[in-house]
Amino acid sequence: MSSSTTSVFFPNASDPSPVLSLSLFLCVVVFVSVFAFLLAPGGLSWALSKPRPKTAIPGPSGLPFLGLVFVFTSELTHRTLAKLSSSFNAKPLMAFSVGLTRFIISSHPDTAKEILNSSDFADRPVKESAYELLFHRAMGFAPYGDYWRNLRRISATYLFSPKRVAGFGSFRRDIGLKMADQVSGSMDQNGVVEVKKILHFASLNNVMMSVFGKSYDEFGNGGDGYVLEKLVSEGYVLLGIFNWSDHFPVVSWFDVQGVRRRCRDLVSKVNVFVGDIINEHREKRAGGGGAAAVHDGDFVDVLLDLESENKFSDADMIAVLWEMIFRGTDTVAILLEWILARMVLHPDIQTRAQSELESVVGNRPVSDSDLDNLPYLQAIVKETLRVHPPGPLLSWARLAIQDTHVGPHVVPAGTTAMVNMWAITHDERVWAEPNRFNPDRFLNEDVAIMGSDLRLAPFGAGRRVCPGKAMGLATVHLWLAQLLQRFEWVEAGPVDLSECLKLSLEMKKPLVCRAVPRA
Ligand code: HEM
Repeated sequence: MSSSTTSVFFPNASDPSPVLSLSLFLCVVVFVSVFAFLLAPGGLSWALSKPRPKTAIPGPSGLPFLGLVFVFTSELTHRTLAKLSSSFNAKPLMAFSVGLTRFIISSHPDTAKEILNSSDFADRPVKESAYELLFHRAMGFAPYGDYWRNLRRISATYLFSPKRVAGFGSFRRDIGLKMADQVSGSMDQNGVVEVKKILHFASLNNVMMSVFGKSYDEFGNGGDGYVLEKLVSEGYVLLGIFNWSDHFPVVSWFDVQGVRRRCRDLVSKVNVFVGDIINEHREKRAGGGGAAAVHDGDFVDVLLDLESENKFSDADMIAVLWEMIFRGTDTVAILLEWILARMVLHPDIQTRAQSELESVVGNRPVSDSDLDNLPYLQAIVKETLRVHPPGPLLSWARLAIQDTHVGPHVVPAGTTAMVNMWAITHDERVWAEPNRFNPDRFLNEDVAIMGSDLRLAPFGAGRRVCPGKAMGLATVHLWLAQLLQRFEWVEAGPVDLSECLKLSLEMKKPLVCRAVPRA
């Protein structure tokens, strides 16, 4: 320490130089206050927030200015956040910052319910990529208001109603049969099967049929199905990327990661692809004598029927249709891959599900009407949703529309709110032996998974709960039943359950196994 500094702290020391001493003293004070500010619970964005919560929400300050950036650039964000919530004794609510973005996260069913069911959190933060991909005009990112409400109402009536979901049953079954043939083909050719690609193509085709009334036989190089697959994959990458521009305004001027450029490039291709499909529908309707009856057409027909009444522009329709493909494809495929991995790892559970199928369905091909009578198969799906939720952080967060409260804490408008569903489904105070894969737990207790019981809400809850949940579950149940009826799933090497969180929680090493035809 310099003698002048010493003089401030020890006034009797020799060489008192008052101006220098005072300046040094002020420097120390400023330095300490800046650090105290940066190290405030929750970090920089909470230190700057207005209104400042009277009792601070506990949470890590993270790195100065950066906050928890590196948690979000990792593959296991959900696990790191779960550990932090636990170590800060902040399971009900934890605060943190990423750059200038203020976050809260709940890892507890009670506060999760409060957040998801509150109209104060019915908005979503729109990432730059979502905005550039025009998703703010689609349901998932549309601001809470009349436009969004209208889309929810239309899709609930014409796409996701029980009648519509049941209406697509025979098509789902045909795709399931085709998928099983592809599994056989891969076994004949390679002696093993990598299920991810097959499941993804099937799922894409399924959504394409329900939404666009179009299906593809071939996903080989060059065809329309192949082009679509490429567009969807690029969209997943762009929406899943951690984009520094979302949290650091200065960085956003430069588009350092090229996200904006890639989004614009993708949007122009999507406009042509989806625009062509809309035009085909328009031409068919013009040739076929007017509008299709909304009850019989696909979802494009529905939107065209309601176009003028609801003032949808072509860009709106493209955004809405494109989002459906997006949301509906990967979640279903990823969930089925995790389920098959579990079947390979737990042959006893697999055999029990196959016995249930034999006793309920016998030798005829399984169909939708059998599913209600297969409780064990449904318990397997629930248990996989618990252990490997496709959206461990519920995929897309919520945004506080106005200053509000969660429990005793004030949460300022503009705060991004997340629910760590993975932390809840792996909490031993909520679930007995949470790390054990045990479908029986759902035979002993009937836990609702559609959003009313926040111990297991893989589809979210409240106003913005997943509208496609019934369609997604119907598909997963039927295809699992078909795949278990036709094959025994066995190891072709160790099954690696490592996770990788992109837009959804994927298997880091895609499942490669053997599918042996059953007698
Ligand atoms: C296993 C399958 C699925 C899972 C696990 C899943 C999960 C989710 C989750 C966690 C949310 C956020 C909910 C919230 O904020 O509370 C969501 C929203 C959404 N999902 Fe799904 N989903 C699945 C299937 C589907 C399907 C098949 C479609 C459509 C074809 C779909 C369309 C949507 C849409 C449009 C939203 C945004 C809703 C809004 O903001 O109003 N999902 N989904």
